[in-house]
Formats: sequence, C-alpha cells, structure tokens
Amino acid sequence: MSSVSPPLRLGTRRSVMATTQSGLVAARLTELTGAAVELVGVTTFGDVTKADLTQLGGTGVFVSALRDKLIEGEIDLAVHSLKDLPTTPDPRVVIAAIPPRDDPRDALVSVAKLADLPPGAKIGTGSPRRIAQLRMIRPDLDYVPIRGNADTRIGKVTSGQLQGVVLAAAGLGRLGRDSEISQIFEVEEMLPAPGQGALAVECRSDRSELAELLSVLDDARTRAAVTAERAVLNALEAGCAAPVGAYSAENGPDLILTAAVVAVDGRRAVRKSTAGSPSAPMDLGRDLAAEMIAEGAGTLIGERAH
Ligand SMILES: NCc1[nH]cc(CCC(=O)O)c1CC(=O)O
Repeated sequence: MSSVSPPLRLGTRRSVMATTQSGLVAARLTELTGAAVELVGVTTFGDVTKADLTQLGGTGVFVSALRDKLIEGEIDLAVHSLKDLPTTPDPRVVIAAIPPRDDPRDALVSVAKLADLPPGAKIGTGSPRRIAQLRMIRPDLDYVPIRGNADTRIGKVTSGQLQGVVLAAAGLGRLGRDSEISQIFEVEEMLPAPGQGALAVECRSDRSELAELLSVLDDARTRAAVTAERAVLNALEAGCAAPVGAYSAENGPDLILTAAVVAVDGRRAVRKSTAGSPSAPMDLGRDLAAEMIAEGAGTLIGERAH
C-alpha cells in the first residue's frame, strides 16, 4: 500500500535573503528527490537583537534557534549561510549537504568605485574583516558600523547618509540586486569570510535516512573548499567577527587555500597560501593556520579597533 509522506519542514530565517535561498534549496530538493518541502520561518537572536554582532562573541546568533527547532523535532532540516555557522561542530546535528557555492566575493554598492571616492567618504560595514582589508586599500575613508538587511544598508547609500556599503555578492545576487553593484573585489584584494557564498543544509544526526536523502544536494568541490577555509578559522580560534579571510578552490588536481589575518588598522597582515590534496582539506587548513600563528597571526586577531 502506498502512502503520501508529509512534507519535509525546512526551517529558515525570515529575511528575504534567507527565505529566497531556502526556497531555492527546497525547489532543488523536490526536483531531485520528489519530496514535498514546506518552509517554516524561525526568528533567530541575531534577527531581533540590536547589539553590535562583533560584541556578542559573534558565533551562532543566526544559527542557535534553527538548531533548537531541529533538536525539538519541529523542523526536519535547516538552511544556513555557511559563513554564519560556528566552526565547532554540534554533535546533535550534521551538515548533510553543502550545495554548489555562489559568488564568494565581496561587493561595493556605492556612488563611485573605491579608488574614486573622495577622502573621508563614509563606507558602511560592521565587519572587522572588511574594514581591515578596505583600510589597506583606502586608509583615508571613514568606516562606519552598520547593521540591518541588504535593503536597509543600500538605502543608506541611496539617501546620501553613506557613500557606500560592502555586502556579499552572493546575497545581492540572490536578492536580484546584482545590477546595483559598483565594484566586485577580487579575492586577491579582499579575502572573503570563510564559507562566504555557500549554504549548509543541516538535519539531526540521528536521522541518517534523511541525511542520505539530503546528500543529493551536496557538491564535493564546494565542501572541500569551505572545509579548508573553516579549518583555518577554527585553528585560529576565531569566529565570524574576527578579521580573518580565507578562500579556497580547486586548481587542477590541487586544492589551493589562501588565508589572511589583517590588523584592524589595516597596517599589518599575515597572509599565506598553500596547495594540497582536496581529499584532506581539514589538514590543509590546520597546517596553514599553524604557519600563520608562527608568524604572529594570534596577536593580530586579539587586537580590537578603537
Ligand atoms: N552575516 C550575514 C550574512 N550571512 C551571509 C551573508 C551573505 C550571503 C552568503 O555569504 O552566503 C550575509 C550578508 C553579507 O555578508 O552581506
């Protein structure tokens, strides 16, 4: 006798960006497996707090509420932006799939390209990683902390309150706002956050059949790259609020990994690259982090902007 399974409940943050990326994951899952999927909106602490995220320890504020719902069985799977996911694994959940990555780069939405902005122009970004790297290129601009969704941020440029804001290209793409990008930073000039542009699909670790089903969404190349990037962050004992950038991608048979810790004043940086086997991305990241620590990366991470 056949029975119709109830739809899989996919937990997502409620922002337009989150529901858009979750909707894409849901549609792909249905396409590949035939499973029905419904979105369940979940409000996370990061969505309601007015606090400066870099002061909250940074880790998990967009993630914990979704994980709680997974553990309680109120949702079956959760979709997160991988860069918001703490690098320390939670044994109660597994990352069942990491879909193919979108554009990993950072983008400037502004009145002019970075090089053409007048001295003192106000650039909105609360990310120490972005501020530190922007300061290396334009130490003479005024970097202003900013929060809120992409709409709110871009609105501050449109209204003239700021001359520019820096956002992830992937997010802008998912919102259909790529046409508003003034400049995309190459990873050589601005290393992205570890995992930027990638998503993580989680389910409870005791649901191995579901994890197996979700694994159709997994992209092995993306998984290797982001695993290497996140291993750097983990080994540096840093979170998403640290001035740490990392980017990895396959090149021929090799996995190339570049990472940097940049002092928030933009004056010093420890930057290193390495190549290794895509089959051991964790080792690649860990070894690179050890070399960076030997060159003083730990001291740079500990420094705070004033
Ligand atoms: N910290 C918020 C966040 N988490 C993921 C993205 C962008 C999308 C992505 O990297 O997948 C953003 C916004 C931004 O950095 O502009």
